Amino acid sequence: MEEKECHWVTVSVVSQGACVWVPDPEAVWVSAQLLQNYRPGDQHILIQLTDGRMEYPVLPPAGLPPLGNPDILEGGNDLTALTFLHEPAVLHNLRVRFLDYSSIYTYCGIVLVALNPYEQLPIYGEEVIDAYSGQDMADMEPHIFSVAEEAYRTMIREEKNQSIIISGESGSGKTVSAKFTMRYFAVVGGAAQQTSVEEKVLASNPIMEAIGNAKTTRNDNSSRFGKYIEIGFGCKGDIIGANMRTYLLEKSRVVFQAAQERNYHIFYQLCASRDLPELRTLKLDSAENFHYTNQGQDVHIFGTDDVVELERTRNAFTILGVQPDQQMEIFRILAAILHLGNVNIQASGRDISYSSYWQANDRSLAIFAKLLGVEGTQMAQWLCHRRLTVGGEMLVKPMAGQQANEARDALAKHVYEQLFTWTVQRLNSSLRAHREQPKSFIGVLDIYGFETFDRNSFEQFCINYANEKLQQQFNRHVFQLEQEEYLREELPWNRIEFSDNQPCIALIEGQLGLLDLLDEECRVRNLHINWTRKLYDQHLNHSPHFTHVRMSNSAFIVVHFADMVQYECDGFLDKNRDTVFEEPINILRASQSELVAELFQKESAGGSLPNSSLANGSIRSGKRAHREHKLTVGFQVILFYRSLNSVPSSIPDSFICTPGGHTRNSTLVIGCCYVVLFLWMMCAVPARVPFSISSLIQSSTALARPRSSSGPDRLQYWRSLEGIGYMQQGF
Ligand SMILES: Nc1ncnc2c1ncn2[C@@H]1O[C@H](COP(=O)(O)OP(=O)(O)OP(=O)(O)O)[C@@H](O)[C@H]1O
Repeated sequence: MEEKECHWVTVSVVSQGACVWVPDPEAVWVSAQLLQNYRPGDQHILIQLTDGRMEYPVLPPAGLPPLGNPDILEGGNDLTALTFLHEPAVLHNLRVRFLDYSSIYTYCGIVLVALNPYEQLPIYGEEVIDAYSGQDMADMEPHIFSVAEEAYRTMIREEKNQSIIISGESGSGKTVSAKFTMRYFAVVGGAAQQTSVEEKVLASNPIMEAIGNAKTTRNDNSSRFGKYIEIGFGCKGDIIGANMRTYLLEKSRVVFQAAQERNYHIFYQLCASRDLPELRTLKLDSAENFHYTNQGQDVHIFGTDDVVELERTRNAFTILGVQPDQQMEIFRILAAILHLGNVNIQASGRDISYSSYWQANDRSLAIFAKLLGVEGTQMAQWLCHRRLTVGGEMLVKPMAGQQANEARDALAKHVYEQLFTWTVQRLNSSLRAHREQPKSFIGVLDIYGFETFDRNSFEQFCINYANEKLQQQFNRHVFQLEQEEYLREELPWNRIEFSDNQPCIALIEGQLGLLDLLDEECRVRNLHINWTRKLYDQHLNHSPHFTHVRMSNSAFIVVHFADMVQYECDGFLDKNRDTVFEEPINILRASQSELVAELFQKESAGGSLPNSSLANGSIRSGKRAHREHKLTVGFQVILFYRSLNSVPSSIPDSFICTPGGHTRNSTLVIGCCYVVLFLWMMCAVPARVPFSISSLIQSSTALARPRSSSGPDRLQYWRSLEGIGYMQQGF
């Protein structure tokens, strides 16, 4: 090569024999050699693939294919050290590290890339924690412990709070990484023997997984909620407490699971342990015999013993101070939900769309009522009827069969959600620092990963919207704020443009955006077909992130930062309205069970509100309308993500929570899938991986920060920039 700094813009000549990467439908990228010199303006290139095939007699429209890196750089532990940084270079380097060096971790500047090995590796023992403790990140091989150590040391040294953001698609290993960081803090921030605080912090994991994780087709232990845990440290750097925030539990799973998927683990743990003497009063059966646990048609997880898992969950509850009698109260409510799902509500009368009934001797209903300490017939009455206010008068109206079944499911979801919220609060009260106020904290964000299934609904929409917001935070901090600071510091600087996903976010949350139109339809006619039509009228050919589905008028596609996802409109409106009728809730509020009554008392005092049966208003027209509108799930989601932008005073310097703050103290972890699977997925879904790789590559630019206009930092920085120039324009 005649010019050393070679990317497709400045390349003058590339010599015969140089290595390039060419796209391949099977292997995604294969390496090849130039068989002749290349000069700018050449219309033809001739290359030979490593398997001997000849290709590319004509220059591809995007220019010369990406250049290969010198062999000497292969397998390096920091991607920013590569001469050419582009998608094939990143994938190749990760692959070499994984296969030749058995290393799942690689740095990309301050970002740690983790590949999921899908097997237990002997790299997380206490001796490894000891080896990383007190060491500088630059002196150690990339590791999740090194990221945790960096956060810990910076917190102590600079007396500033830290955050670790873990992102990646579903199944990539975020929760496992989060648990390793927590274990690291428990060891370095604890006494020689684990004290009760560290033990409690770790014990919160099995409980949250039992009630918030489930088997999906992507991951046997998929988190169906987002979690942000702040671990509080005292003056001596020891853990003195913790606090957890959870986001948007996927509660539809309580009443419905797709094929091969499961409900929340805790239900299967209880069913599998039903013969334990203390659990007999729950009158449980095999999970196959409950409607709410058997819709996926596969109640087992290979390699998981649900009896053993319940034991772990109960031990964890005990460590967190939830005594066996209170645990039993929790289990009673969970069992009651399963029995509620088996209550047989049938359509009745000449016109089946008119009313519904239940059998007087319905065993499931009797057990449900008994377990929750309520009166069975009263509950049954309000499962099949609803109260209406017409002209100031109260009327009781029978519900049609389908409506009554939906109301039953809504009640089940709501009870579960209340119990989940209560459990988080209960754990938080146990994790709270009692000795002293934390001096500083490290936050660990483990949010559900971007996902796309064969059929995607409102849940995937909300999850992917959350990931769009997270991606935006990443862009904002790594590119925008970082570059603004360079300008402030008057460093010589050519601005890097980055893919801003704000247009996609505006499509979702903006005025007349997808959620706004969804709320409007919920208020006006409540027909999903209307909503779809409005979406198409408003956004097709106007937003590049919205596109139509061929041969369907009840689905749409959103072009997300990570992938194009097709959403089926059916079900969006109901899930967004999230209607729960008030009468069954009033009965639960008067329950003889202390815990059941408590769950619903809080709600009446303004806690987590379901959408009331009367809710039907408009966001822009008055107080009443506003009150009702905010109850839709979509609106709550928007409010919630907006709230993330407004907590800088409570959580300074935390990446996710203080977009207005500065990120130098933030540490980023990006989880990716095991490399072979990664490559396979690229073939299957070409749009998905390249972007996440591109965002990773882009991020490396701002990470090698130009502290001065000369010196190694600067050289490395320019090198990575050139890689970006290549990548952005070449693909
Ligand atoms: N470092 C690791 N070592 C061994 N196995 C791992 C590692 N990371 C992940 N795994 C395996 O991958 C599975 C999925 O990981 P995990 O549940 O952390 O994914 P996730 O990114 O949190 O997914 P989701 O977004 O669906 O919650 C784990 O159950 C475990 O089997």
